[in-house]
Amino acid sequence: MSTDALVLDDVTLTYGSATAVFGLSLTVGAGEAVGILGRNGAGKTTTLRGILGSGVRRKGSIRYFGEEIGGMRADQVARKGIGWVPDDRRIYTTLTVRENLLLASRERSGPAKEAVDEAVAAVPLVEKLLPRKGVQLSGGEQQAVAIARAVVGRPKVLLLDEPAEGLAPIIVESLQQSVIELSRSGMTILIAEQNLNFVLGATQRVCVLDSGREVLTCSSEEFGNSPELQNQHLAISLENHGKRR
Ligand SMILES: Nc1ncnc2c1ncn2[C@@H]1O[C@H](COP(=O)(O)OP(=O)(O)OP(=O)(O)O)[C@@H](O)[C@H]1O
Repeated sequence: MSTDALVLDDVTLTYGSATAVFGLSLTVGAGEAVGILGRNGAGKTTTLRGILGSGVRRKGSIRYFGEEIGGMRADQVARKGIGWVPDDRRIYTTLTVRENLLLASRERSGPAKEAVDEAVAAVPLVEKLLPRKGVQLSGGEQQAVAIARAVVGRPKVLLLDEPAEGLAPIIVESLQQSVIELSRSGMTILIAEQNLNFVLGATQRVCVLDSGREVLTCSSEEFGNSPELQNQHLAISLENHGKRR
């Protein structure tokens, strides 16, 4: 079995006649956490959709632990062990958080309670929310539940779409810590995100997209230490360097 969790080779992604990602090649090692960065419309979400096989047409090769998944449907890809946390979270609002998690546990073998306990341990923010209905959750709470729900399925690879978007710093920190712990436990993680601090703290490498093209892939440390690279690729002003949140 390949030790690379994901290998994207010359992947082009299109919506109808519009191309959103052009010839992307990216390798994510097993257990590695990689951030996909870029300005609005750069193609971050589309890249995750392409891996998942959801809502976008694909060309090129996508291999998951050596197996070609580029032609598979999203449900087949999910069953292979790729979990997805969409940016709109998709919590069932009329169910409690516990019911949301139990529903997800049907996708996995083994006792449901164990699956839920494991997810709560991985995302501690969820613990006090278990009896609450989805409709009663704030945006940050929904995001925590969405991550926990993906963890219930015990994915080998977790795709996170803008997990920090619009959330209070204290929630962002807690979710970042959860992602760091999941990564330490051996899960492979790919994060599409605008929040640079979130990505830099949770990943080993970053891939920067610009207008659907990869313009830079380097270590998160190198990108974090270079105001020039950040300014060049994300238009983060040199003056504000170090003041980001
Ligand atoms: N369903 C769709 N149909 C047609 N075009 C789309 C669709 N979704 C996205 N696009 C286009 O594809 C391009 C990439 O969009 P994408 O959502 O991947 O960017 P992004 O980097 O995730 O941006 P953001 O940070 O704003 O979420 C954009 O030009 C966008 O307008």
